[in-house]
Amino acid sequence: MAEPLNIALAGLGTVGTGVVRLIETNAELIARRAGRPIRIVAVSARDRTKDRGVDLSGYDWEDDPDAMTLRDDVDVVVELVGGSDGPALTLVRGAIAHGKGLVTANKALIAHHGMELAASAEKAGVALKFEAAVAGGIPVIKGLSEGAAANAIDRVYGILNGTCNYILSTMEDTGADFGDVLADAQRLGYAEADPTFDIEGVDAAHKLSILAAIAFGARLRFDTVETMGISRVKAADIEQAHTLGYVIRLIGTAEIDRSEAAPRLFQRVRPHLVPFGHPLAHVDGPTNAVVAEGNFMGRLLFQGAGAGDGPTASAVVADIIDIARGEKGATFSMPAGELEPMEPAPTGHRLGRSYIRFTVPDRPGVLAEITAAMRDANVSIESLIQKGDPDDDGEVIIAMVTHEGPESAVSEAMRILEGSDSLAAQPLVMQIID
Ligand SMILES: NC(=O)c1ccc[n+]([C@@H]2O[C@H](COP(=O)([O-])OP(=O)(O)OC[C@H]3O[C@@H](n4cnc5c(N)ncnc54)[C@H](O)[C@@H]3O)[C@@H](O)[C@H]2O)c1
Ligand SMILES: N[C@@H](CCO)C(=O)O
Ligand code: NA
Repeated sequence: MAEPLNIALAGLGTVGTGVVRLIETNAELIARRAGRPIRIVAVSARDRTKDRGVDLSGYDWEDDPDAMTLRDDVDVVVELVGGSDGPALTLVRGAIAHGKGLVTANKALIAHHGMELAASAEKAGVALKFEAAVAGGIPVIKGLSEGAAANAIDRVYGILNGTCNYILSTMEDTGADFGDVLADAQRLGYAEADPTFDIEGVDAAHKLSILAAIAFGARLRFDTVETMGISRVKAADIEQAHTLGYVIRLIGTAEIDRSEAAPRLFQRVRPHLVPFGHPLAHVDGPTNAVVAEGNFMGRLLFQGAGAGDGPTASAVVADIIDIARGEKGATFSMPAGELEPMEPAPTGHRLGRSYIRFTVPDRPGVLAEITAAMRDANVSIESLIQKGDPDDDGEVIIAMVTHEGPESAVSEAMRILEGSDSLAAQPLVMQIID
Protein backbone atom coordinates (compact mmCIF):
# COMPACT_ATOMS: atom_id res chain seq x y z
CA MET A 1 0.00 0.00 0.00
CA ALA A 2 1.13 3.58 -0.66
CA GLU A 3 2.71 5.86 1.94
CA PRO A 4 0.36 7.10 4.68
CA LEU A 5 -1.22 10.54 4.44
CA ASN A 6 -0.08 12.32 7.59
CA ILE A 7 -2.52 14.67 9.25
CA ALA A 8 -2.34 17.11 12.16
CA LEU A 9 -5.50 17.94 14.11
CA ALA A 10 -6.05 21.32 15.74
CA GLY A 11 -9.02 21.31 18.12
CA LEU A 12 -10.11 18.32 20.15
CA GLY A 13 -13.65 19.25 21.12
CA THR A 14 -16.85 17.59 19.91
CA VAL A 15 -15.68 17.30 16.31
CA GLY A 16 -11.95 16.78 16.91
CA THR A 17 -12.43 13.86 19.28
CA GLY A 18 -15.02 12.45 16.87
CA VAL A 19 -12.41 12.53 14.10
CA VAL A 20 -9.82 10.74 16.28
CA ARG A 21 -12.39 8.08 17.19
CA LEU A 22 -13.48 7.57 13.59
CA ILE A 23 -9.96 7.34 12.19
CA GLU A 24 -9.02 4.83 14.91
CA THR A 25 -12.20 2.75 14.59
CA ASN A 26 -12.36 2.52 10.79
CA ALA A 27 -8.61 2.72 10.05
CA GLU A 28 -8.42 -0.38 7.90
CA LEU A 29 -11.54 0.34 5.85
CA ILE A 30 -10.46 3.96 5.34
CA ALA A 31 -7.00 2.85 4.15
CA ARG A 32 -8.54 0.49 1.59
CA ARG A 33 -10.91 3.17 0.33
CA ALA A 34 -8.28 5.91 0.28
CA GLY A 35 -5.61 3.66 -1.21
CA ARG A 36 -3.28 4.58 1.69
CA PRO A 37 -3.49 4.77 5.47
CA ILE A 38 -4.56 8.04 7.13
CA ARG A 39 -2.21 8.65 10.05
CA ILE A 40 -2.64 11.26 12.77
CA VAL A 41 0.84 12.54 13.65
CA ALA A 42 0.11 15.56 15.84
CA VAL A 43 -2.75 17.10 17.80
CA SER A 44 -3.31 20.44 19.51
CA ALA A 45 -5.95 21.89 21.81
CA ARG A 46 -6.12 24.35 24.67
CA ASP A 47 -5.93 21.86 27.52
CA ARG A 48 -3.46 18.99 27.32
CA THR A 49 -4.62 17.28 30.52
CA LYS A 50 -8.34 17.06 29.81
CA ASP A 51 -9.80 13.54 29.57
CA ARG A 52 -11.53 13.39 26.19
CA GLY A 53 -12.30 9.69 26.24
CA VAL A 54 -9.80 8.99 23.42
CA ASP A 55 -6.20 7.82 23.67
CA LEU A 56 -3.91 10.58 22.38
CA SER A 57 -0.65 9.03 23.62
CA GLY A 58 0.38 7.91 20.12
CA TYR A 59 0.38 11.45 18.71
CA ASP A 60 2.74 14.38 19.22
CA TRP A 61 1.22 17.19 21.25
CA GLU A 62 1.70 20.74 19.94
CA ASP A 63 0.89 23.55 22.37
CA ASP A 64 0.92 25.94 19.45
CA PRO A 65 -1.21 24.68 16.53
CA ASP A 66 0.74 26.88 14.12
CA ALA A 67 3.79 24.68 14.74
CA MET A 68 1.96 21.95 12.80
CA THR A 69 2.16 23.96 9.60
CA LEU A 70 5.97 23.97 9.83
CA ARG A 71 6.39 20.21 10.21
CA ASP A 72 7.75 18.36 7.20
CA ASP A 73 5.93 15.19 8.28
CA VAL A 74 2.47 16.83 8.04
CA ASP A 75 0.60 16.64 4.71
CA VAL A 76 -2.79 17.93 5.81
CA VAL A 77 -3.85 20.27 8.60
CA VAL A 78 -7.35 19.71 9.98
CA GLU A 79 -8.76 22.86 11.60
CA LEU A 80 -11.46 22.07 14.20
CA VAL A 81 -10.89 25.02 16.52
CA GLY A 82 -13.70 27.29 15.31
CA GLY A 83 -14.17 31.05 15.02
CA SER A 84 -14.08 33.22 11.91
CA ASP A 85 -10.82 34.93 12.83
CA GLY A 86 -8.18 34.50 15.52
CA PRO A 87 -6.27 31.21 15.81
CA ALA A 88 -8.31 29.36 13.17
CA LEU A 89 -7.62 31.96 10.48
CA THR A 90 -3.93 32.20 11.37
CA LEU A 91 -3.62 28.42 11.25
CA VAL A 92 -5.41 28.05 7.92
CA ARG A 93 -3.48 30.85 6.24
CA GLY A 94 -0.23 29.37 7.60
CA ALA A 95 -1.11 25.86 6.42
CA ILE A 96 -1.82 27.06 2.88
CA ALA A 97 1.33 29.19 2.83
CA HIS A 98 3.36 26.12 3.80
CA GLY A 99 1.77 23.97 1.10
CA LYS A 100 -0.37 21.80 3.38
CA GLY A 101 -3.76 20.50 2.38
CA LEU A 102 -6.46 21.90 4.58
CA VAL A 103 -9.70 20.41 5.92
CA THR A 104 -12.03 22.40 8.16
CA ALA A 105 -15.54 22.18 9.64
CA ASN A 106 -15.55 25.92 10.24
CA LYS A 107 -18.39 27.63 8.33
CA ALA A 108 -17.80 30.98 10.05
CA LEU A 109 -14.23 31.02 8.72
CA ILE A 110 -15.26 30.02 5.18
CA ALA A 111 -18.23 32.43 5.11
CA HIS A 112 -15.97 35.35 6.07
CA HIS A 113 -12.71 34.46 4.36
CA GLY A 114 -13.61 31.74 1.85
CA MET A 115 -12.86 33.80 -1.25
CA GLU A 116 -9.41 34.83 -0.05
CA LEU A 117 -8.57 31.33 1.21
CA ALA A 118 -9.81 29.65 -1.98
CA ALA A 119 -7.71 31.97 -4.14
CA SER A 120 -4.58 31.35 -2.09
CA ALA A 121 -5.14 27.57 -1.87
CA GLU A 122 -5.69 27.37 -5.64
CA LYS A 123 -2.58 29.47 -6.26
CA ALA A 124 -0.54 27.27 -3.93
CA GLY A 125 -1.99 24.12 -5.55
CA VAL A 126 -3.29 22.73 -2.25
CA ALA A 127 -6.74 21.37 -1.39
CA LEU A 128 -9.10 23.39 0.82
CA LYS A 129 -12.11 21.30 1.82
CA PHE A 130 -15.04 21.92 4.17
CA GLU A 131 -17.80 19.34 3.71
CA ALA A 132 -18.46 19.29 7.46
CA ALA A 133 -19.05 23.04 7.48
CA VAL A 134 -22.44 22.79 5.73
CA ALA A 135 -25.15 20.48 7.05
CA GLY A 136 -22.67 18.40 9.09
CA GLY A 137 -22.66 14.77 7.99
CA ILE A 138 -24.76 15.28 4.85
CA PRO A 139 -22.51 15.18 1.76
CA VAL A 140 -24.21 18.24 0.31
CA ILE A 141 -21.07 20.00 -0.89
CA LYS A 142 -19.97 16.85 -2.69
CA GLY A 143 -23.53 16.30 -3.90
CA LEU A 144 -23.76 19.75 -5.46
CA SER A 145 -20.21 20.17 -6.70
CA GLU A 146 -19.85 16.64 -8.07
CA GLY A 147 -23.21 14.91 -8.51
CA ALA A 148 -25.06 18.02 -9.65
CA ALA A 149 -22.08 19.63 -11.43
CA ALA A 150 -23.71 19.53 -14.87
CA ASN A 151 -26.81 21.50 -13.81
CA ALA A 152 -27.72 25.15 -13.70
CA ILE A 153 -29.14 25.54 -10.20
CA ASP A 154 -31.34 28.55 -9.47
CA ARG A 155 -32.62 27.65 -6.02
CA VAL A 156 -31.31 25.94 -2.93
CA TYR A 157 -33.02 25.94 0.45
CA GLY A 158 -33.40 23.97 3.61
CA ILE A 159 -32.90 23.45 7.30
CA LEU A 160 -29.29 24.28 8.01
CA ASN A 161 -29.01 24.55 11.78
CA GLY A 162 -29.34 21.47 13.95
CA THR A 163 -29.58 23.40 17.21
CA CYS A 164 -32.57 25.50 16.07
CA ASN A 165 -34.28 22.50 14.55
CA TYR A 166 -33.75 20.53 17.74
CA ILE A 167 -35.16 23.41 19.80
CA LEU A 168 -38.20 24.03 17.59
CA SER A 169 -39.13 20.38 17.14
CA THR A 170 -38.62 19.54 20.83
CA MET A 171 -40.69 22.55 21.94
CA GLU A 172 -43.38 21.40 19.53
CA ASP A 173 -43.34 17.78 20.77
CA THR A 174 -43.00 18.36 24.50
CA GLY A 175 -44.07 21.95 25.16
CA ALA A 176 -40.67 22.37 26.88
CA ASP A 177 -39.22 25.77 27.56
CA PHE A 178 -36.80 27.38 25.04
CA GLY A 179 -33.97 27.76 27.62
CA ASP A 180 -34.11 24.13 28.77
CA VAL A 181 -34.05 22.79 25.22
CA LEU A 182 -31.12 25.03 24.28
CA ALA A 183 -29.19 23.71 27.30
CA ASP A 184 -29.83 20.14 26.04
CA ALA A 185 -28.59 21.06 22.55
CA GLN A 186 -25.41 22.47 24.10
CA ARG A 187 -24.91 19.37 26.25
CA LEU A 188 -25.34 17.14 23.18
CA GLY A 189 -22.61 19.05 21.32
CA TYR A 190 -24.84 20.58 18.62
CA ALA A 191 -24.48 24.26 19.52
CA GLU A 192 -21.69 26.64 18.54
CA ALA A 193 -19.28 27.89 21.22
CA ASP A 194 -21.45 31.03 21.21
CA PRO A 195 -25.02 29.67 20.84
CA THR A 196 -26.37 33.07 19.79
CA PHE A 197 -24.85 32.21 16.39
CA ASP A 198 -27.28 29.30 16.22
CA ILE A 199 -30.30 31.02 17.76
CA GLU A 200 -30.01 34.24 15.76
CA GLY A 201 -29.62 32.44 12.43
CA VAL A 202 -25.99 33.47 11.86
CA ASP A 203 -24.71 29.88 11.67
CA ALA A 204 -27.40 29.02 9.10
CA ALA A 205 -26.48 32.20 7.19
CA HIS A 206 -22.81 31.14 7.13
CA LYS A 207 -23.83 27.79 5.64
CA LEU A 208 -26.32 29.27 3.19
CA SER A 209 -23.74 31.66 1.75
CA ILE A 210 -21.33 28.75 1.18
CA LEU A 211 -24.04 26.63 -0.44
CA ALA A 212 -25.13 29.50 -2.69
CA ALA A 213 -21.57 30.03 -3.95
CA ILE A 214 -21.25 26.34 -4.82
CA ALA A 215 -24.76 25.88 -6.22
CA PHE A 216 -24.85 29.03 -8.36
CA GLY A 217 -21.17 29.62 -9.15
CA ALA A 218 -21.56 33.02 -7.49
CA ARG A 219 -18.98 34.85 -5.42
CA LEU A 220 -19.62 34.12 -1.76
CA ARG A 221 -21.57 36.96 -0.11
CA PHE A 222 -22.21 36.25 3.57
CA ASP A 223 -22.58 40.01 4.12
CA THR A 224 -25.80 40.14 2.07
CA VAL A 225 -27.71 37.28 3.75
CA GLU A 226 -30.85 38.70 5.35
CA THR A 227 -30.93 36.96 8.71
CA MET A 228 -33.47 36.43 11.47
CA GLY A 229 -33.27 33.67 14.05
CA ILE A 230 -35.72 31.91 16.34
CA SER A 231 -35.27 33.88 19.57
CA ARG A 232 -38.57 35.73 19.03
CA VAL A 233 -40.56 32.56 18.30
CA LYS A 234 -42.76 31.80 21.32
CA ALA A 235 -44.46 28.60 22.44
CA ALA A 236 -47.70 30.43 21.53
CA ASP A 237 -46.54 30.72 17.87
CA ILE A 238 -45.76 27.01 17.74
CA GLU A 239 -49.22 26.33 19.18
CA GLN A 240 -51.03 28.71 16.80
CA ALA A 241 -49.10 27.40 13.81
CA HIS A 242 -50.12 23.88 14.81
CA THR A 243 -53.78 24.88 14.99
CA LEU A 244 -53.46 26.25 11.46
CA GLY A 245 -51.77 23.06 10.14
CA TYR A 246 -48.11 24.12 10.21
CA VAL A 247 -44.87 23.55 12.07
CA ILE A 248 -42.22 26.24 12.49
CA ARG A 249 -38.76 25.65 11.04
CA LEU A 250 -35.73 27.91 10.52
CA ILE A 251 -35.22 27.86 6.76
CA GLY A 252 -32.39 29.26 4.68
CA THR A 253 -33.26 30.10 1.07
CA ALA A 254 -30.92 31.16 -1.72
CA GLU A 255 -32.16 31.97 -5.21
CA ILE A 256 -30.97 33.62 -8.36
CA ASP A 257 -33.28 36.54 -9.14
CA ARG A 258 -33.48 36.94 -12.92
CA SER A 259 -36.00 39.81 -12.99
CA GLU A 260 -33.29 42.20 -14.29
CA ALA A 261 -30.65 41.72 -16.98
CA ALA A 262 -27.89 40.95 -14.44
CA PRO A 263 -28.69 38.00 -12.15
CA ARG A 264 -28.95 38.96 -8.49
CA LEU A 265 -28.51 36.88 -5.38
CA PHE A 266 -31.36 36.40 -2.91
CA GLN A 267 -30.24 34.89 0.40
CA ARG A 268 -32.42 34.78 3.49
CA VAL A 269 -32.56 32.86 6.77
CA ARG A 270 -35.84 33.10 8.67
CA PRO A 271 -38.27 31.05 10.70
CA HIS A 272 -41.09 29.87 8.39
CA LEU A 273 -44.41 28.11 8.75
CA VAL A 274 -44.20 24.77 6.96
CA PRO A 275 -47.39 22.81 6.20
CA PHE A 276 -47.68 19.38 7.86
CA GLY A 277 -47.54 17.65 4.46
CA HIS A 278 -44.27 19.29 3.31
CA PRO A 279 -41.09 17.14 3.47
CA LEU A 280 -39.32 19.77 5.61
CA ALA A 281 -42.09 19.53 8.26
CA HIS A 282 -40.88 16.02 9.11
CA VAL A 283 -37.28 17.04 9.68
CA ASP A 284 -36.91 16.82 13.46
CA GLY A 285 -34.17 17.06 16.08
CA PRO A 286 -30.65 17.98 14.90
CA THR A 287 -31.44 16.73 11.40
CA ASN A 288 -30.76 19.04 8.46
CA ALA A 289 -32.29 18.92 4.99
CA VAL A 290 -31.24 20.67 1.79
CA VAL A 291 -33.30 20.93 -1.38
CA ALA A 292 -31.60 21.91 -4.66
CA GLU A 293 -33.37 22.44 -7.96
CA GLY A 294 -31.37 21.90 -11.16
CA ASN A 295 -32.40 22.39 -14.77
CA PHE A 296 -31.74 18.77 -15.76
CA MET A 297 -31.70 16.79 -12.51
CA GLY A 298 -34.95 18.27 -11.14
CA ARG A 299 -35.31 18.46 -7.37
CA LEU A 300 -32.83 16.80 -5.04
CA LEU A 301 -33.42 16.38 -1.31
CA PHE A 302 -30.48 15.72 0.99
CA GLN A 303 -31.32 14.81 4.57
CA GLY A 304 -29.32 13.63 7.55
CA ALA A 305 -27.58 14.59 10.76
CA GLY A 306 -26.53 18.23 10.65
CA ALA A 307 -24.61 18.33 13.91
CA GLY A 308 -22.96 16.10 16.48
CA ASP A 309 -19.59 14.39 16.76
CA GLY A 310 -20.08 11.26 14.63
CA PRO A 311 -21.78 12.77 11.56
CA THR A 312 -19.51 15.80 11.50
CA ALA A 313 -16.40 13.65 11.85
CA SER A 314 -17.70 11.50 8.98
CA ALA A 315 -17.71 14.55 6.69
CA VAL A 316 -14.26 15.71 7.86
CA VAL A 317 -12.72 12.30 7.21
CA ALA A 318 -14.43 12.05 3.80
CA ASP A 319 -12.54 15.22 2.83
CA ILE A 320 -9.28 13.76 4.15
CA ILE A 321 -9.90 10.62 2.08
CA ASP A 322 -10.40 12.78 -1.03
CA ILE A 323 -7.02 14.41 -0.43
CA ALA A 324 -5.42 10.99 0.15
CA ARG A 325 -6.77 9.94 -3.24
CA GLY A 326 -5.12 12.97 -4.80
CA GLU A 327 -8.40 14.78 -5.55
CA LYS A 328 -7.90 18.50 -5.21
CA GLY A 329 -10.87 19.94 -7.07
CA ALA A 330 -11.76 23.64 -7.12
CA THR A 331 -12.71 24.95 -3.70
CA PHE A 332 -16.18 26.21 -4.64
CA SER A 333 -16.71 23.75 -7.49
CA MET A 334 -15.04 26.12 -9.96
CA PRO A 335 -11.88 28.22 -9.64
CA ALA A 336 -12.40 31.18 -7.28
CA GLY A 337 -11.67 33.65 -10.09
CA GLU A 338 -14.52 32.18 -12.18
CA LEU A 339 -17.23 32.81 -9.56
CA GLU A 340 -19.65 35.47 -10.77
CA PRO A 341 -20.08 38.61 -8.65
CA MET A 342 -23.79 39.16 -7.90
CA GLU A 343 -25.52 42.05 -6.19
CA PRO A 344 -28.18 41.25 -3.56
CA ALA A 345 -31.76 40.91 -4.85
CA PRO A 346 -34.46 43.08 -3.29
CA THR A 347 -37.04 41.18 -1.23
CA GLY A 348 -40.12 43.44 -1.38
CA HIS A 349 -41.53 42.17 -4.67
CA ARG A 350 -41.53 38.56 -3.50
CA LEU A 351 -45.01 37.08 -3.31
CA GLY A 352 -46.27 34.83 -0.56
CA ARG A 353 -48.50 34.31 2.44
CA SER A 354 -47.41 35.50 5.86
CA TYR A 355 -48.15 34.64 9.47
CA ILE A 356 -48.19 37.68 11.75
CA ARG A 357 -48.35 37.43 15.52
CA PHE A 358 -49.48 40.48 17.46
CA THR A 359 -49.26 40.83 21.23
CA VAL A 360 -51.91 43.35 22.20
CA PRO A 361 -53.67 44.82 25.24
CA ASP A 362 -57.13 43.25 25.58
CA ARG A 363 -59.25 46.36 24.99
CA PRO A 364 -61.73 47.69 22.41
CA GLY A 365 -60.42 49.18 19.16
CA VAL A 366 -57.16 47.23 19.02
CA LEU A 367 -58.29 44.77 16.38
CA ALA A 368 -59.88 47.62 14.38
CA GLU A 369 -56.57 49.50 14.29
CA ILE A 370 -54.66 46.42 13.17
CA THR A 371 -57.14 45.55 10.42
CA ALA A 372 -57.21 49.21 9.27
CA ALA A 373 -53.42 49.10 8.85
CA MET A 374 -53.81 45.91 6.82
CA ARG A 375 -56.46 47.56 4.65
CA ASP A 376 -54.33 50.69 4.13
CA ALA A 377 -51.32 48.60 3.14
CA ASN A 378 -53.47 46.47 0.85
CA VAL A 379 -52.89 43.26 2.79
CA SER A 380 -55.73 40.77 2.55
CA ILE A 381 -56.39 38.66 5.66
CA GLU A 382 -57.10 34.96 5.22
CA SER A 383 -57.64 33.98 8.86
CA LEU A 384 -57.29 35.39 12.32
CA ILE A 385 -57.18 33.71 15.72
CA GLN A 386 -57.33 35.47 19.08
CA LYS A 387 -56.10 33.22 21.81
CA GLY A 388 -58.42 32.74 24.86
CA ASP A 389 -57.81 34.69 28.06
CA PRO A 390 -55.43 37.58 28.60
CA ASP A 391 -52.19 36.76 30.43
CA ASP A 392 -51.16 38.28 33.79
CA ASP A 393 -50.26 41.55 32.04
CA GLY A 394 -53.72 41.77 30.42
CA GLU A 395 -52.24 40.99 26.99
CA VAL A 396 -53.51 38.59 24.34
CA ILE A 397 -52.02 37.06 21.24
CA ILE A 398 -53.62 37.59 17.84
CA ALA A 399 -52.30 35.32 15.09
CA MET A 400 -53.11 36.28 11.52
CA VAL A 401 -52.50 34.62 8.17
CA THR A 402 -52.56 36.75 5.03
CA HIS A 403 -53.60 35.86 1.52
CA GLU A 404 -50.82 35.72 -1.04
CA GLY A 405 -49.40 39.15 -1.79
CA PRO A 406 -46.14 41.09 -2.00
CA GLU A 407 -43.99 40.96 1.14
CA SER A 408 -43.57 44.72 0.82
CA ALA A 409 -47.29 45.20 1.62
CA VAL A 410 -46.92 43.34 4.93
CA SER A 411 -43.82 45.42 5.73
CA GLU A 412 -45.84 48.56 4.99
CA ALA A 413 -48.62 47.45 7.39
CA MET A 414 -46.00 46.87 10.09
CA ARG A 415 -44.58 50.32 9.41
CA ILE A 416 -48.04 51.90 9.83
CA LEU A 417 -48.48 50.15 13.19
CA GLU A 418 -45.00 51.01 14.46
CA GLY A 419 -45.14 52.73 17.86
CA SER A 420 -48.93 52.26 18.16
CA ASP A 421 -50.16 51.80 21.73
CA SER A 422 -52.43 49.08 20.39
CA LEU A 423 -49.35 46.86 20.28
CA ALA A 424 -47.77 45.57 23.50
CA ALA A 425 -44.73 44.18 21.61
CA GLN A 426 -43.22 44.25 18.15
CA PRO A 427 -45.21 41.90 15.88
CA LEU A 428 -43.48 38.80 14.52
CA VAL A 429 -43.82 38.12 10.77
CA MET A 430 -43.00 34.68 9.37
CA GLN A 431 -43.38 33.59 5.76
CA ILE A 432 -45.43 30.50 4.94
CA ILE A 433 -44.05 27.80 2.65
CA ASP A 434 -46.75 26.27 0.45
N1 LIG B 1 -20.31 20.47 17.01
C1 LIG B 1 -20.88 20.24 15.82
O1 LIG B 1 -21.87 19.51 15.70
C2 LIG B 1 -20.28 20.86 14.59
C3 LIG B 1 -20.80 20.48 13.34
C4 LIG B 1 -20.25 21.05 12.17
C5 LIG B 1 -19.22 21.95 12.28
N2 LIG B 1 -18.75 22.30 13.52
C6 LIG B 1 -17.62 23.23 13.55
O2 LIG B 1 -16.47 22.52 13.98
C7 LIG B 1 -15.58 23.37 14.69
C8 LIG B 1 -15.32 22.79 16.06
O3 LIG B 1 -16.54 22.67 16.75
P1 LIG B 1 -16.67 21.84 18.11
O4 LIG B 1 -18.14 21.72 18.36
O5 LIG B 1 -15.82 20.62 18.08
O6 LIG B 1 -16.06 22.90 19.13
P2 LIG B 1 -15.51 22.66 20.61
O7 LIG B 1 -15.67 23.94 21.34
O8 LIG B 1 -16.12 21.44 21.19
O9 LIG B 1 -13.95 22.37 20.39
C9 LIG B 1 -13.02 23.35 20.03
C10 LIG B 1 -11.62 22.82 20.29
O10 LIG B 1 -10.67 23.78 19.86
C11 LIG B 1 -9.68 23.94 20.87
N3 LIG B 1 -9.10 25.27 20.79
C12 LIG B 1 -9.70 26.47 21.03
N4 LIG B 1 -8.82 27.47 20.87
C13 LIG B 1 -7.65 26.89 20.51
C14 LIG B 1 -6.39 27.38 20.20
N5 LIG B 1 -6.12 28.69 20.24
N6 LIG B 1 -5.41 26.50 19.88
C15 LIG B 1 -5.66 25.17 19.84
N7 LIG B 1 -6.86 24.65 20.11
C16 LIG B 1 -7.83 25.50 20.46
C17 LIG B 1 -10.41 23.69 22.16
O11 LIG B 1 -9.48 23.36 23.19
C18 LIG B 1 -11.32 22.53 21.76
O12 LIG B 1 -10.58 21.32 21.87
C19 LIG B 1 -16.28 24.73 14.70
O13 LIG B 1 -15.81 25.49 13.61
C20 LIG B 1 -17.75 24.39 14.51
O14 LIG B 1 -18.48 25.44 13.91
C21 LIG B 1 -19.24 21.78 14.66
N1 LIG C 1 -24.13 24.54 15.64
C1 LIG C 1 -24.33 23.91 14.39
C2 LIG C 1 -23.39 22.74 14.26
C3 LIG C 1 -23.40 22.12 12.89
O1 LIG C 1 -22.86 22.99 11.94
C4 LIG C 1 -25.76 23.43 14.30
O2 LIG C 1 -26.46 23.43 15.31
O3 LIG C 1 -26.22 23.11 13.20
NA1 NA D 1 -21.88 18.41 4.89
